[in-house]
Amino acid sequence: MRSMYIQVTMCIRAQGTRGSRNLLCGVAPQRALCMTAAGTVVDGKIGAESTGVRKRGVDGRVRRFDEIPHTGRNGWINLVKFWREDRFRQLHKHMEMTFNALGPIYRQHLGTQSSVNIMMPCDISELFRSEGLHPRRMTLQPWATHRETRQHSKGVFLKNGDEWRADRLLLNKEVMMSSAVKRFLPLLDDVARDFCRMLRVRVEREGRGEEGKRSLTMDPSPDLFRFALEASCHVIYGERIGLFSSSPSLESQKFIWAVERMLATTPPLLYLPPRLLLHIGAPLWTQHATEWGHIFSHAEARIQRGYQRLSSSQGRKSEVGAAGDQYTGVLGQLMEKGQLSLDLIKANITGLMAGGVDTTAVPLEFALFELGRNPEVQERVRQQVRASWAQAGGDPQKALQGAPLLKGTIKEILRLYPVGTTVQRYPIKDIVLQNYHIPAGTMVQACLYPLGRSVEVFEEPQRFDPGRWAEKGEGTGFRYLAFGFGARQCVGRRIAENEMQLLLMHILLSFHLSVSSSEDIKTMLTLILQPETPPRITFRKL
Ligand code: HEM
Repeated sequence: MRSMYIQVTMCIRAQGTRGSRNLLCGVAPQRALCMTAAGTVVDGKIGAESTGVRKRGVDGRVRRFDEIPHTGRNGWINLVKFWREDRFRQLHKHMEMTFNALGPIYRQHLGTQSSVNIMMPCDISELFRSEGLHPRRMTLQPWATHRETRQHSKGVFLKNGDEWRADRLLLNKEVMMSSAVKRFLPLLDDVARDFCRMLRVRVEREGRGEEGKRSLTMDPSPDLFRFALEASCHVIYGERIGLFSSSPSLESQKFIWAVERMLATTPPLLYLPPRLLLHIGAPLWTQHATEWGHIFSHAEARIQRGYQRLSSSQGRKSEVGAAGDQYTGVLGQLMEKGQLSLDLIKANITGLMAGGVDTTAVPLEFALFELGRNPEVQERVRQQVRASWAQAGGDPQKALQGAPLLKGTIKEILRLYPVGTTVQRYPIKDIVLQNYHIPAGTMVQACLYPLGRSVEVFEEPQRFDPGRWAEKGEGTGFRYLAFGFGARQCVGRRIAENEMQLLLMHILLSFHLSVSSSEDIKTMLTLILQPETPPRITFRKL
């Protein structure tokens, strides 16, 4: 038999350098890990080889793919176990535990999905080195029954190589390049200031304490979701949609719910084969496709409006001559330049809208919580922000440049709570990782949650320390992968980073933050990592 089962309980310690092991909080412990027998299990303990301590085989050869430790060869049995024990919601913790047991590389089979999971100190540069790396997006499968969804898949997710790259470079000009950031940053700043204005009014009206110094304890998450949608719409469509008004539109709230449910219904779709899904998972698939339907209609309506605006402004320009060059948002820019087809514009805009709300709202929840439970860190960041703001003379870009601790705060939040917990690649050629041979086409995923919390990668990883990135130089190598890497990295990265920093900047200038309990937040994974219960934050006016 090539493999054997061992009992792993929470008290087992992996030998070798990986001393500390996190116990699973709130998760059913994994009862059995199955590993290849090649010298990996000694007297029921996990040996040095399986912990990945020994990087080369005894004879110095590159080791075979099937020598990589794994968690059970039968993907279907694993899937059933995961399902029964509701482990999907704790997959991030499960990965952390498995790395602690098996070392920095292991294979995982779950239903139809097989992957090689890696984390540092594994050398992962090889995985990201080649431009030709071929990622396949997992949602929005080509077998989708929904027409728009199929269109979207073809337009963005299934394209690869030069064709994909040419489109992406055009999109990058509008969302990633510094000239684009300069154009959209004031729009994000507008929304962040309005958010704080709204919050100040609310604290004054509903809060406790003497006038001018009132404080209010609340769950800020619904407001953060509205903030993220308002900010996305302003940058992408060049439109404010009034979500901070006393009666925000129901249509926008429906969009927020649709994205939330689309994300929540995605994970099962990743592990079941299409045929099975169409039978036993039909309601799930129908719901998933329906949510995409809402997302598409929301985008469609705005894209139509964008076209009307563009044609009327072009009409006006030709009547009056060159009119003012008002920034019309990413959509307006793409339409005006006309280099992407209408289908591609729609697909990309919808992708930006779907990817841009929860991904920023949730890290902001964690950020307010961590700043609240670390008052000294909060004060240090605030001092820097105040000084920078005073120097910047109202220019938001200068203000951010002068406050690197804000950027450090975002990095620190995404280290501890990576909203996307893995970054996947399918190498297009054979590669070697941790001295194991990885055939082309294998799904390899860098697992960010265990990476961010590893004592081998970060000094005192449990400590929230925004200064570690710039001041202590911990930002080198592949330690910061929250937005992915290379040509396929997150296309909304610059929007997200600036949006979150600006909001935190204005909040820190206006409020002192605190939390009633400094206990760790319990987290769960839907498609994104989020708090099990949103934290309550006390905002005290400064
Ligand atoms: C903290 C916020 C965010 C994080 C941590 C994040 C993370 C990621 C990651 C890890 C990827 C995959 C990258 C790779 O494979 O190398 C990704 C892709 C993507 N993200 Fe984000 N994201 C965030 C915010 C946003 C925002 C605000 C938008 C839209 C405005 C967005 C839109 C997208 C899109 C469209 C893709 C697919 C890109 C492609 O495959 O070409 N994301 N994101």
